[in-house]
Amino acid sequence: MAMASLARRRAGTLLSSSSRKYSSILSRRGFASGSDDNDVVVIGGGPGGYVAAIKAAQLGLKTTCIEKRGTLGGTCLNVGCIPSKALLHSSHLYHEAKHSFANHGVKFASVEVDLPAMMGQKDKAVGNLTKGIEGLFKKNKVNYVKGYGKFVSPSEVSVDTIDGGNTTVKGKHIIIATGSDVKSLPGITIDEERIVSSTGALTLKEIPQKLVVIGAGYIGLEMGSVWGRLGSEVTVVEFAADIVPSMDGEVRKQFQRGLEKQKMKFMLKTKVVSVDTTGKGVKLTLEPAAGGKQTTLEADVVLVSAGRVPFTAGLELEKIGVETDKGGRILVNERFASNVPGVYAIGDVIPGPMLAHKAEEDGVACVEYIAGKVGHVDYDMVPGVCYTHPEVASVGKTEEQAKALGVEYRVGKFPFMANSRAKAIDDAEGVVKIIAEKESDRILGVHIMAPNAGELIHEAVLAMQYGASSEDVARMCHAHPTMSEAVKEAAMATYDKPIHI
Ligand SMILES: Cc1cc2nc3c(=O)[nH]c(=O)nc-3n(C[C@H](O)[C@H](O)[C@H](O)COP(=O)(O)OP(=O)(O)OC[C@H]3O[C@@H](n4cnc5c(N)ncnc54)[C@H](O)[C@@H]3O)c2cc1C
Ligand SMILES: NC(=O)c1ccc[n+]([C@@H]2O[C@H](COP(=O)([O-])OP(=O)(O)OC[C@H]3O[C@@H](n4cnc5c(N)ncnc54)[C@H](O)[C@@H]3O)[C@@H](O)[C@H]2O)c1
Repeated sequence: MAMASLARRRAGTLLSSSSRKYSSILSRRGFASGSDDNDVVVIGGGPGGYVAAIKAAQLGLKTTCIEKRGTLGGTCLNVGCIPSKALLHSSHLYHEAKHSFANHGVKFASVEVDLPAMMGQKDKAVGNLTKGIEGLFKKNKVNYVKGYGKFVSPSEVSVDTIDGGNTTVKGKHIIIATGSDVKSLPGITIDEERIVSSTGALTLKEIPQKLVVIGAGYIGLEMGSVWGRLGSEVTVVEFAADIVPSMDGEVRKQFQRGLEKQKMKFMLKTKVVSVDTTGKGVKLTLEPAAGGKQTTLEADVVLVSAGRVPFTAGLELEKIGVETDKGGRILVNERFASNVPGVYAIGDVIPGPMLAHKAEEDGVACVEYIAGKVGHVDYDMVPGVCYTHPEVASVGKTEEQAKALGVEYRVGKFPFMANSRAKAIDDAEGVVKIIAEKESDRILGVHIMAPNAGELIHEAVLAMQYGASSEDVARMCHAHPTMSEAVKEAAMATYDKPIHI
């Protein structure tokens, strides 16, 4: 099925490869040619919105992007993926310098954290990248309006501009790419100082002595790792029985053990009943998820990371009748079209994984459809990466999902303890696990825990997208010595036997 979709997509590209033929298609469809109206208006300049806007312009469509925050890049670049990865890297360097460099014969008299400098490095990375997108808008002739957009009609958006003015932007096709916001918990008020969301956790002025994290998902474990490495005592309170419930169970167990070795504490099957901020610190009252005896926990800072919710506040969707589900996500068809003709939605604001790369794929496919081409996003092939150390990356089915589907499958595993590169660099915690259908040997899922799992996973994505078997991967020559050889060995272990263990 995956191959068929790729072929369809290629056919779409080939069909419209001549720009002359293409512009005649556009004029037949009534796209703008010189008038003030846009072909495409994108509301939201995050990874979904800005990528959609650039791609639309590249396809020859007159495009405007409206963004309220004053900088482009959305949650991801401003307060998400990028600043968190900057702090994860800086805190990892500190942790390595303190705990591992001596093993490699590199010694310091002392190592200290300069938190303002660390934050400065993060802010520099964010600033450069967000300005870079403005440059890409100019290069691709995307019109950029800074302000808060709301629907007047399905083809008109009124914008309260950030300089205090108002303007109306018209377009034949309007794409909603307004992203998501922090999910708040009842009775817990986020003040971004003592009770913080991920945004506050990215800008703490001091290293908290005690940090309590509510929710053992991606944000909780990444930001918990940052502050834990810098010296905070981190306790993660999770409602479910497991951390990152969506992860493959076996890999997750190993992951949790690794985080515990880094001194992260977990209170699973536990809920926070209330938080009290009247004293100097924060006092949390906890209770077993199933009910029972209450306990208390003290913290200097509490991070609320219990998920995110779609953001559509102030858009006035009700005025034009756009349908949403119970959780507020905009309902779209496979072409990203809502129930209102000419209005589309992409990224975190629609159902599906809340990930930047998925939002980008949505954006490209959506404008390809608008331009009369064929777009495609295969949500089963969207990789997920938790950027802790080691990283944990996965694509496709977990073993639990394969079991639930009733598929007969084989599992092949290879630990990094037996990988020569991992041993050479003394960073050998982790495993590659491959799940393949028994009869066809077709790969169903790959789960990798390794220092650079977020890079390694793409071999698996490519293999799965092309419908590869584990034997296909095992028979590919992998350079030595590389961490990638563990993927080859796990593939060998899936269809036959590995060599190095
Ligand atoms: C701390 C953190 C770390 C993350 N790390 C990762 C990661 O490593 N990898 C990953 O894949 N994902 C990560 N994510 C998730 C990722 O940020 C989102 O999936 C992604 O940003 C979604 O893109 P989007 O374009 O749909 O929405 P957003 O990025 O949320 O962008 C929406 C934009 O729309 C604007 N907007 C909203 N309403 C209006 C309006 N009415 N008018 C004008 N503008 C409006 C907003 O200001 C915002 O800039 C992380 C998220 C967080 C919070
Ligand atoms: N590396 C990445 O790709 C990355 C990094 C950060 C964020 N993100 C995205 O951002 C989104 C939000 O991240 P997140 O970590 O907030 O959400 P999440 O959905 O990943 O995890 C939330 C966790 O909180 C738990 N939870 C929910 N309510 C709770 C409660 N009342 N008490 C205790 N635990 C509770 C859930 O069981 C879950 O384990 C995710 O969808 C994720 O895809 C991705």
